[in-house]
Amino acid sequence: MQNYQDVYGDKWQEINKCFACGRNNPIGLKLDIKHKDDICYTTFTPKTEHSGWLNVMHGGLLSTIMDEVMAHWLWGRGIPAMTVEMTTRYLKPVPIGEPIVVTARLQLDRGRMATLEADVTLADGTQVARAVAKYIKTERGLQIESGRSVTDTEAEPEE
Ligand SMILES: CCCCCCCC(=O)SCCNC(=O)CCNC(=O)[C@H](O)C(C)(C)COP(=O)(O)OP(=O)(O)OC[C@H]1O[C@@H](n2cnc3c(N)ncnc32)[C@H](O)[C@@H]1OP(=O)(O)O
Repeated sequence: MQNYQDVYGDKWQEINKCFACGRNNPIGLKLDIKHKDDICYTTFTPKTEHSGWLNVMHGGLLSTIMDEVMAHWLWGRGIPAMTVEMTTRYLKPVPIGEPIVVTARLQLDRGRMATLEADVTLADGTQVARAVAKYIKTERGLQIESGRSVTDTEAEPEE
C-alpha cells in the first residue's frame, strides 16, 4: 500500500506544515495518526490553550482532529483527497487534560467521492463527538514541486 510518505520520501516532514499533523509546524497539534485494519486513529490530550469554554476543549479543534484522521484514512491508503463537507455532532464536553481517542473509518466509496465517519471517545469509552465528512479524490493530490498546495482544478500551464 503506497502512502504520501512513500510518494514524497524524506522531504515529507520537511514540507508538511499541516496544523494538525505536521512535525514542522511550531503551533501545530503534531498528531501521530496510526492505521490499523480498517480504521485510522489518534490520541490527543487537550491542554488549556486548546480551550473553548472554561475547562472544555474547543469544538472547532475537535472537528479539526476528526477531519484530519478521516483524511489520513484515505491518504494513508494512497488516495489523495480533500474535504468538501463535514457534519459534526458534539455529544458531551471534552474536559481539558483528559485524553481522547479519535477513530475514523470508511462509510462509502463511490467514484470521486468518499464518505468517512469519525468518533471521539474518552478513556472510559464514553462517546463525546462524532462526524461524517465527504472527500473528493484529487488526481494529482498536493504538489511538492512548487512548494505549495495545488488541487487538480488548477490547469496545467500550456506548453
Ligand atoms: C496528509 C493529510 C492532509 C489532511 C488534510 C485535512 C483535510 C483538509 O483540510 S482539505 C482542505 C479543506 N478543503 C478544501 O480546501 C477543498 C476546497 N475545494 C476544492 O478545492 C474543490 O471543491 C475540489 C478540488 C475538492 C473539487 O473541485 P472540482 O474538481 O472542481 O470538483 P467539483 O466539480 O466541484 O465536484 C466534483 C463532483 O463532486 C460533487 N460534490 C462536490 N462537493 C460535494 C458535496 N459536498 N456533496 C456532494 N457532492 C459534492 C459535485 O457536484 C461534482 O459532481 P458531478 O461531477 O456529478 O458534477
